[in-house]
Amino acid sequence: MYKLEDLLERLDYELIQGTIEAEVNTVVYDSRKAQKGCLFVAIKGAVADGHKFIEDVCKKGCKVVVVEDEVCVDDDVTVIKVDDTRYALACISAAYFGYPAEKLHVIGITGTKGKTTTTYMIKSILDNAGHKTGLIGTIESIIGDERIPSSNTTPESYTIHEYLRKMYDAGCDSVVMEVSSQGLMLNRTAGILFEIGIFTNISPDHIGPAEHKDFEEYLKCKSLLFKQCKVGFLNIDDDHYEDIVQGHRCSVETFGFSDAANIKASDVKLINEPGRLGVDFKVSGLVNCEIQLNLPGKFSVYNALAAVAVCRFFEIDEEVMKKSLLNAKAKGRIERVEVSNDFDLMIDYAHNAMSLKSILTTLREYQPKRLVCVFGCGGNRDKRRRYEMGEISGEFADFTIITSDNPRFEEPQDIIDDIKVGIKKTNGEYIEICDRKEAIAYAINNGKPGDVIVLAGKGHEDYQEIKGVKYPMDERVLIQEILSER
Ligand SMILES: CC(=O)N[C@H]1[C@@H](OP(=O)(O)OP(=O)(O)OC[C@H]2O[C@@H](n3ccc(=O)[nH]c3=O)[C@H](O)[C@@H]2O)O[C@H](CO)[C@@H](O)[C@@H]1O[C@H](C)C(=O)N[C@@H](C)C(=O)N[C@H](CCC(=O)O)C(=O)O
Ligand SMILES: Nc1ncnc2c1ncn2[C@@H]1O[C@H](COP(=O)(O)OP(=O)(O)OP(=O)(O)O)[C@@H](O)[C@H]1O
Ligand SMILES: N[C@H](CCC[C@H](N)C(=O)O)C(=O)O
Ligand SMILES: [Mg+2]
Repeated sequence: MYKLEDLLERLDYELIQGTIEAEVNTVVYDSRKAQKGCLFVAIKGAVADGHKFIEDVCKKGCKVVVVEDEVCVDDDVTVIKVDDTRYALACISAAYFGYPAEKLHVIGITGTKGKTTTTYMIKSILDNAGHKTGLIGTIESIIGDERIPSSNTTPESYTIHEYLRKMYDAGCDSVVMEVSSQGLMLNRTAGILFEIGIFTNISPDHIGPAEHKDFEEYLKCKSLLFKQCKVGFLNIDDDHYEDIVQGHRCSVETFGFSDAANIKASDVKLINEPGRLGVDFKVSGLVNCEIQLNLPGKFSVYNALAAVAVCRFFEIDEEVMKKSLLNAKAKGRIERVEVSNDFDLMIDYAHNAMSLKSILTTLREYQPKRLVCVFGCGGNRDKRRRYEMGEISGEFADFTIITSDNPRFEEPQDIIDDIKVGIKKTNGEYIEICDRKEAIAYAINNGKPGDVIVLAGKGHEDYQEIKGVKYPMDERVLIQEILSER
C-alpha cells in the first residue's frame, strides 16, 4: 500500500476533500484499468477527457481522484486538484516506482531525425564498455533481456517510470531514451533530471491537429530538454541551434562540422567498397580520433558525434568506442541486406518527404549506377506525405516502384494514385506494383551492377496493417523468400 502523502510529496496540489493519509494500492490513468483501492488521474486527452470517467472509477472502488476540474464524488473519495494532471501523473508515478530515474544514468535524445539510430549507437557502446543499459524508443523498450514493442516513441510518464524501475531491478545502471517533442509537451518526462540531453537536429514535422500547432511550438518543446538535464550535447550546425539552446539550464558541449564545435568532425570519406557502404571521418577538439562507420552519409556522422560526446562523458575506452561505432546499427535504419554481389539494398524507415529526401540525397553521394526507390504511404495518415514523397522520389531516385505500405482503412490503389500525382510533377520514371513483396521482387530481379535499392517506409515494422488487422510482414523475410524463389 502507498500513502497518498508520499505519492504527492513533489507536487503542488489542493486537497479538495478527504485526507492525504489515504492509502492506495495502484495508480491508474485509464478508467478501464481502475480497481478497488486505486488512485485515478483524470487526463484531458486528444480524444477523451478522463474527468468523464470519474463516476465509473468511483463505482469500481477508486479511493483517490486527481483532477483539474471540479468534480462531485462521494465523501469517502479523496479529491486532489492540480493545474496539470499529466504533470501530476509524472510526479506521482516517479514516487510510486521509487524515483528510479535518480538511480540510473539517464540519457535523453531529442531531434526530428536520428533519435532512434543514436540511441542504439549509445546503448551498444555503453554495453560493450561494461555498463548495463536500458533503452526506450520508437521501435521498442529494452529492459535487460526483455524487449517490449513500442506504441509511442516516448511513452506516458507512468510507463517510463515503470520501465526505469524494471531496468534498475534488472541490474541496469544506465538508460538511453528517445524524447519526442510530444513527450516533452505532454509532460511524459516531467520531473526527470536527465544526466545528459542530446539534440540531433530540427526541421518542420509533427505539425497538425493531433501534434504541434506550429513550428514555433515544436521548437519550444524540443528546447525543453535543455531545461531539465545536467549536460547538453547539441548539434551546433543546425539552423535552429540558437533557438534550442536559448534558456538552457545545463552545461553545454557542441558537436558538428563547424569550427566552433567542441567536438568537431572533418575529413569525411565516403566509402563504397564491396560489402561496405560507410563513412570514415576524423574527430578533433575535446576528442581526437578517427572513426569508421558502416552506415552511409554525413547524417550518420552527426549521430556518431553525439555518441562520441557521450563516450567522453563516461570516459569510455577509445578502442571500445571505435569498435562499437563500426558495428552500430538500428533495425530498419539504413539497414543493409545482402542480396547480391553486384548491387546494394537498404531497408529504411523514411516515411515522410524530409527523411526520404535525406536518405536519397545521402545515397546519391555514393554515385550509384541507379538509385531505385521502392515505397508506398500509410493509409489514414496525412495525405500530403503521398504527393510530397512522390515528388521527392521522382526527383531524387532514378527509378521508383510505387507499392503499398500500411493501407489501414484505405484502398491501396487510392493511396498509390495520390503518390502518382506527386511523381507525375517530375520526369521520374516509375512503375506501380501494389503487392509489396512483388514490388521488392521486381527491384531485386531487375537489379543491375552498381545499383542501390532503397525499401523506404517500413523500417523495423514486421507487419502490414490492413483494415485493423496486422498481418505478419517483415521485409527481411520477404527478401529471403524472394531470393529462394529465384
Ligand atoms: C495525441 C497524443 O499524443 N495521444 C497520446 C495520448 O492519448 P490521449 O491522452 O490523448 O488519450 P485519449 O484517448 O484522448 O484519452 C484521454 C485520457 O482518458 C483516458 N480514458 C480514455 C478512455 C476511457 O474509456 N477511459 C479513460 O480513462 C485515457 O487513458 C487518457 O488518460 O496518450 C496515449 C498514452 O500515453 C498515447 O498512446 C497517445 O499517442 C498516440 C497513439 C499518438 O499517436 N501520439 C503521437 C502524436 C505521439 O505522441 N508521437 C510522438 C512522436 C513520434 C515520433 O517520434 O515520430 C511519440 O512520442 O510517440
Ligand atoms: N541525423 C540525421 N539527420 C537526418 N536524417 C537522419 C538522421 N539520422 C537518421 N536519418 C534518416 O531518418 C530516418 C529515421 O531515423 P531515426 O529513426 O534514427 O530518427 P528518429 O528521430 O528516431 O525518427 P522518428 O521520429 O521517425 O522515430 C532514418 O531511416 C534515416 O533515413
Ligand atoms: N509514426 C508514423 C510511422 C509511419 C510508418 C509507415 N510505415 C506508415 O504506416 O505510414 C505514423 O504512424 O504515421
Ligand atoms: Mg525514433
